Amino acid sequence: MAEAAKSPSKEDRDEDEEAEDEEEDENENENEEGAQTGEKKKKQKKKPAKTEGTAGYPSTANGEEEKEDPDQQQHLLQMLRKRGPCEESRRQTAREHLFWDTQPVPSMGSEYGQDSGPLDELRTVDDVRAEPYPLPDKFEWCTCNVDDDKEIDEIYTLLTENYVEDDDSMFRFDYSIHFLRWALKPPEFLRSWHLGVRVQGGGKLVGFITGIPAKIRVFEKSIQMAEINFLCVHKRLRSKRLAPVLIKEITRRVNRENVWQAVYTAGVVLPRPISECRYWHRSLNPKKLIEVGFSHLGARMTMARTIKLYKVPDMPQLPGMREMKKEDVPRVHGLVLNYLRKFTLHPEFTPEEVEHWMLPRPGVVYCYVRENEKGEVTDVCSFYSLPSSILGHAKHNTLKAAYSYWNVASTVPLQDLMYDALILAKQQDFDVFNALDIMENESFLKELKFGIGDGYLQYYLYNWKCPRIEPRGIGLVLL
Ligand SMILES: CCCCCCCCCCCCCC(=O)SCCNC(=O)CCNC(=O)[C@H](O)C(C)(C)COP(=O)(O)OP(=O)(O)OC[C@H]1O[C@@H](n2cnc3c(N)ncnc32)[C@H](O)[C@@H]1OP(=O)(O)O
Repeated sequence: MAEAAKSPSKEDRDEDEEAEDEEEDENENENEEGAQTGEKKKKQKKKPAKTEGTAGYPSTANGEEEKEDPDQQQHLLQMLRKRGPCEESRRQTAREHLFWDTQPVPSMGSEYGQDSGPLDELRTVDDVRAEPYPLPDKFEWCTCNVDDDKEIDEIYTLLTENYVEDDDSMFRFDYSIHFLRWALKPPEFLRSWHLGVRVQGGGKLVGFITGIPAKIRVFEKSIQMAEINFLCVHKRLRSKRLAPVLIKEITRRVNRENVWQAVYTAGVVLPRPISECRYWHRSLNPKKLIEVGFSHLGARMTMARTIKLYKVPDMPQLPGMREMKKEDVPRVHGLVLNYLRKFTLHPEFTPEEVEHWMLPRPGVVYCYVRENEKGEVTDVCSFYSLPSSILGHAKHNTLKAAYSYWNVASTVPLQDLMYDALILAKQQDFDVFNALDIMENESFLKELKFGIGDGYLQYYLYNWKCPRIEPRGIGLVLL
């Protein structure tokens, strides 16, 4: 089991409180102006980047530099490294892709057309090779059984030691065992899509990739797809072209089930994103974030003022907020299904999937509904827990991060609902609340004091061409 995220120690809390008291005495009349920040280190998601606005690389589809509100940004602590493309990969978008250039994905230089459809000619399951692709000598395929304690432990160890890190190797994702089981066993999951590579003879697990089934709607077409995730090759086996073999073998296994499209996200830029999204970070425990180098104290900011800036109330502010229960599933399903329809790319959940993905699981996924005076559920917010190991830090081992998930505000502004989500995440002792600029998130990010990260998250479709989608058209969160 993953080590539980380290919460602020008693000492932290005492210091925070003292600092705050001191702050209140000294700076009674100061407003948030003082939070202006000079430094801009941030944390990002898959494949983390160091700085934003890489010179010479357009950060939007039309080649314009993305504009940020400088006033707002100056008020916020800038967050370090969320997953997004590293500098190197962003510079290499025009390079040759020995593997990807052979795959049914649009090439980097090609125009985004207006039409949609598969890139590969139609095939049937009978056309799909029956035998696994060959692996280099000394390795063998395995289908992982995530219900087996020993096997899930091996997967956990592989990922915890080798999965996504930031560029400076300060943080590495630490998906918990409970999380991995949840992520990999939705309704209708297939064991054969939990694919591993071992050293021959049932030896050490050194490679991994997964698929789960999902019905995805993109530009008016509903398509049965695989969501691909957790691609990982052991550090000692990097750059040996094992990743393309893993991708080809998972493709074969998915095709064998008569599924021909996939959706996936990555920090790296590959041929070819359908959307480029950005991470934003809302500090909940700024003292710890600063201590571990996730964020930096803004210029002319004291720790006490920073703590005050990010303080949230102890209790939700909207009347009727409570944890989601099993009885809420039909209503929540209706709310989510109806809401997601407005986005160009979105999943089409069954009630069983809503139950799986949204019913609270401690340490994994948190979901709250708002019930009105008549006892009707009108709004829902959710977030999942994805901690990162803090590498080589003397005081802190784990950064507790909550990630915004499915949120539907039908009777209150989304901003008010998300303010409660922050409060509820703080109650659960999360250090930071992360959200992408997808769906309608732009309506609350700045107002709720999220700072923009330097991380980009690229969305991809396999074997499907379609027009480019703006982040606000993305209604899909992958874990
Ligand atoms: C219809 C069904 C279809 C199903 C499949 C749909 C496609 C699914 C696609 C997978 C979605 C995964 C979603 C997630 O899980 S994203 C998370 C990816 N994982 C990590 O970042 C963890 C840490 N890194 C590693 O474990 C390794 O560096 C990996 C395994 C990423 C690459 O290993 P390694 O560093 O040892 O490299 P190589 O020598 O074996 O291979 C080099 C080739 O691999 C291409 N590469 C590098 N990174 C990625 C990447 N993230 N997605 C796709 N391709 C990637 C690269 O451009 C090059 O190809 P080309 O540029 O020469 O052409």
